[in-house]
Amino acid sequence: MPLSAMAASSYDKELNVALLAVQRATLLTKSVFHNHAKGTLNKSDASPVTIGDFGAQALIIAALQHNFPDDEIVAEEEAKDLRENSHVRETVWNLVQRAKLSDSSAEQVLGGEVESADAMLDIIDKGDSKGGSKGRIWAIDPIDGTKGFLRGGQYAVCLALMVDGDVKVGVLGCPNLPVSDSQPLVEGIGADASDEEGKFGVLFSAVQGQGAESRALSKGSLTTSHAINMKPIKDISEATFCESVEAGHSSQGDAAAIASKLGITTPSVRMDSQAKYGSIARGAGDLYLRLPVRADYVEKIWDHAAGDLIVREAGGMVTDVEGNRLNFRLGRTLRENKGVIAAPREVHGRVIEVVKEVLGAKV
Ligand SMILES: Nc1ncnc2c1ncn2[C@@H]1O[C@H](COP(=O)(O)O)[C@@H](O)[C@H]1OP(=O)(O)O
Ligand SMILES: [Mg+2]
Ligand SMILES: [Mg+2]
Ligand SMILES: [Mg+2]
Repeated sequence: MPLSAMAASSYDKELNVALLAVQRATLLTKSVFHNHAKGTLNKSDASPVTIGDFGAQALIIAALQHNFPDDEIVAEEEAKDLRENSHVRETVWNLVQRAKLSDSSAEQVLGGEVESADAMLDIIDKGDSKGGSKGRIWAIDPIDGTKGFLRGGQYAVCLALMVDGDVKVGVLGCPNLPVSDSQPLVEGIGADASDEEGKFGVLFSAVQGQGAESRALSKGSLTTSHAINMKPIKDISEATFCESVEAGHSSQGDAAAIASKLGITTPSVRMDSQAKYGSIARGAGDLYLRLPVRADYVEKIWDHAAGDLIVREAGGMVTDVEGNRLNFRLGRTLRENKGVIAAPREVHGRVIEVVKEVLGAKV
């Protein structure tokens, strides 16, 4: 490959912008958690959305538009509720104006300020791409695990770049996870993520073919990163697995039956959001089981794109419950996939066998 083509395919700029954009958005979500009524509204599917979700989405899209104006964006939220509710709109607008990285060169990378509250609404609505299998498309979940965010549990600010339907860059900001990869899995705020000395959780990232990394989140420029890898498993019965806190998002009964058939005796660690993908990618846990509760639920691309790449680049395999790779080419949803099974490559096949036995026995 000619040198110029290699440079063009390394995604250095995309990764740098994505990391800084996610870091700035996590700062906004932290300030909402500490200083505000959350401004929680209920969406049409009865799931919650807060001023933090809207503000984080506005900040991330503003940064992407400044740097990559021709790229499409698939984002979870829309501005309709803000257009109809001036009080919530003004609160989000204040947050967006105040959210700044302390390092001016980092801020400069992310681009100019959002001009007005109206411009902010239009920016939020730029996340309405239909997605698909052609071209450059970013997927944003401004707060994944909103219920965890509201409870003071885990949540993640999620951003991924897909090119022709393939995930090339993935970033997860997890403000409540421990900074250190070797801390045990936690459901609540990590002991070393308490915001003292400016430490507040971790940024995971991956670029296709270049491995996965983690680094401490900061309020200014990026901290130094290091490579992460899934933990090698000698005996699957010694694995730890994580699953959703919300029983409505993943069948905890099926997970317990699968774990028992695999000989796993350690209870599951329940945590919200794509923090589960980051946690197994750094070797703090081994398996992530997401087992369908309702036949009619269709997973969204923004809930999985970044985590899928980060786990695969750390040595894992991510599929649905049938063992098929997640298909990000079909639009805003993963309509061909049911559930998610993420595991180290060497044991993934065995886990899928047992998943099929347990789920097959139910029908
Ligand atoms: N019935 C469901 N099954 C699986 N996932 C769901 C379901 N309802 C909502 N979700 C999504 O699960 C994600 C959080 O999952 P976790 O349990 O891993 O924290 C959220 O993005 C949420 O979507 P939404 O943003 O629409 O609420
Ligand atoms: Mg989500
Ligand atoms: Mg969300
Ligand atoms: Mg949501």
